[in-house]
Amino acid sequence: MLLRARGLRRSFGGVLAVHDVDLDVAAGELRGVIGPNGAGKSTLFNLLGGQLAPNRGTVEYDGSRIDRLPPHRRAGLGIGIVFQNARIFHGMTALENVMVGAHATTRAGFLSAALRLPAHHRAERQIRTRAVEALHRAGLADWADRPAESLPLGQQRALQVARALCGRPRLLLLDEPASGLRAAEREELARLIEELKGQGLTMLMVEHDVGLVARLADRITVLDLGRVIAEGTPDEVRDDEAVVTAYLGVDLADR
Ligand SMILES: Nc1ncnc2c1ncn2[C@@H]1O[C@H](COP(=O)(O)OP(=O)(O)OP(=O)(O)O)[C@@H](O)[C@H]1O
Repeated sequence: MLLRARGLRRSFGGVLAVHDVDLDVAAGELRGVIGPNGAGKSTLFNLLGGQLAPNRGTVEYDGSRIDRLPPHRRAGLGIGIVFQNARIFHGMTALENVMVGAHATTRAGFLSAALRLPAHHRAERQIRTRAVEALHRAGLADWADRPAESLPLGQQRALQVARALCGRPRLLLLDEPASGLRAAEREELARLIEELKGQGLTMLMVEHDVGLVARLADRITVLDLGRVIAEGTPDEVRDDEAVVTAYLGVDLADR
C-alpha cells in the first residue's frame, strides 16, 4: 500500500469529525472519498495532508509513519495536494504561478535566492523545467505565458493541479477539484484526472460530485458522521444499503 491510515480519529470540541477511520490506497489507485455534508471528508483530507494532526491513529506513506510530519515534509516525500479554492496569484503568468508553488516547497529557496548563490540559479532552472513539464502534463502548455487570472475557470483549476504536479508527486490528494465547475469544465477536469491515472499516478479525491467519483475512482470510501460506512468499487458502493440510507433523498443514479 502506498498510503495506509489506521484508527484515525479527530474531534473538535465534542464533535468526532473523524472516528476510527481505516483507509488503504494502493499504488496506482484512484481512491474516491464521498459522504453527505459534515461526514468528515475535509477533516480526513487534512489529516492525510498534514494540515491537521490526529488525536489518535496512524498514517503510513510508503511504509513510514507520516502522521506527525508537517505538510512540507510530506510534500518532500512525494505527496502533492490540490487544495480547494486555492488562490491564483494575479499579475503573474501561469508558468510563474506554478513556479511560486515550487519555491514554497523548497525551504532553502528563499535564503539562497536572497543571497543570489549559484545554487539558487541551478535550483531556479530546475524549478522552471519542472514547472514547464507540469504545465504540459496538465494540458496547459499553450497557456504558460498568459496572465493566470485571464485563464478560464477550467484552466485555472488545471493550473492548481499543475502546481501540485511541479513537485513530481507519487501521491496526489485532491480536495473537491470539481467544485464550482460547470459541466463542460468538469468534463475537461475528468479527462485530465483520467490522463494522470493513465500515467500511473496514485490519487485520493474528496468530492461532492458522486457521479464524477463513480466514473473516475477504482474504489470509493463512503463516510457518514465521521465513520467509514462503506468501501468498495463504484458498483459495490452504489448498491450498498447504508450508503443509500446516508444519501436518502439523493438518487445516486441521477448524479
Ligand atoms: N475546525 C473545526 N471546528 C469545529 N468543528 C469542525 C471543524 N472542522 C470540522 N468540524 C466539524 O466536524 C464535522 C465534519 O466536518 P468536515 O468539514 O470534515 O465534513 P465534510 O464531509 O467535509 O463536510 P462538507 O461536505 O459539508 O464539506 C462537522 O460536524 C463539522 O462541523
